[in-house]
Amino acid sequence: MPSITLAARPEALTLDPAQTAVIVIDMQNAYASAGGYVDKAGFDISGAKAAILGAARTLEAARAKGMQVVYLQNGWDPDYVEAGTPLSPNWHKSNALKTMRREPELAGQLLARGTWDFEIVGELTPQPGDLRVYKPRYSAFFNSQLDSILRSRGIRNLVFVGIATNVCVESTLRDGFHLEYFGIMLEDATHQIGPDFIKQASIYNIEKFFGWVSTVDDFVRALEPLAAVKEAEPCR
Ligand SMILES: C/C(=C/NC(N)=O)C(=O)O
Repeated sequence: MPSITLAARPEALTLDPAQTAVIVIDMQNAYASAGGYVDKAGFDISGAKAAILGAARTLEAARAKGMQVVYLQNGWDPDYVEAGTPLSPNWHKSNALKTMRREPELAGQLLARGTWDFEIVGELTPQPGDLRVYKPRYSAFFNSQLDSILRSRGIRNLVFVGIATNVCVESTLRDGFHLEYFGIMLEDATHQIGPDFIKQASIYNIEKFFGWVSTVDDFVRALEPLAAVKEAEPCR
């Protein structure tokens, strides 16, 4: 498959589509739907809709050209064993766990596998050939199979969409950098948790130190010259 050139900041990148995956970070009801964990915890999710639309365009273009799509889902088992105990910083910092402690009637409903909160939003339902990986912490590279799944497919370049720009997207892109992956964030297919300045801070960090920043339009445009692939081959 011929290489593609993706307009990006601080400079354009030449990528082999076969060595590139779209990484969809935590596009779950918890993060992107009214009534989900982030909404219940009191954060503004009004920018999530635009991120969903941007991600949908990205995924459509990627799948049409046979590019691997990997969905990450953040959360824990229904008994919250994986969430940790008071000996884990996660127990203290997770706003989902804090919200459930503050509002005990929500116990068991936030970010637990098997709940509506944990599910991927309807607009981005995974398709045959996509991969799904569970993650119990902000970085998708910790306590997950992500690294081996990517390595065993020869994937070197990670195109990020999802929520939140400043937490799980940035954490995963940073860890990917340290594992020798090239990380590109499509800024308009992500949404932050917190004020807009924190998204701008992530963009600055990624552009200057950890990777590259591009847009959905530029990604779609970069893939256009490639011939369509009939059907993505299912990997498992
Ligand atoms: C704060 C937070 C961020 N998650 C994410 N997907 O960026 C959380 O999970 O509590």
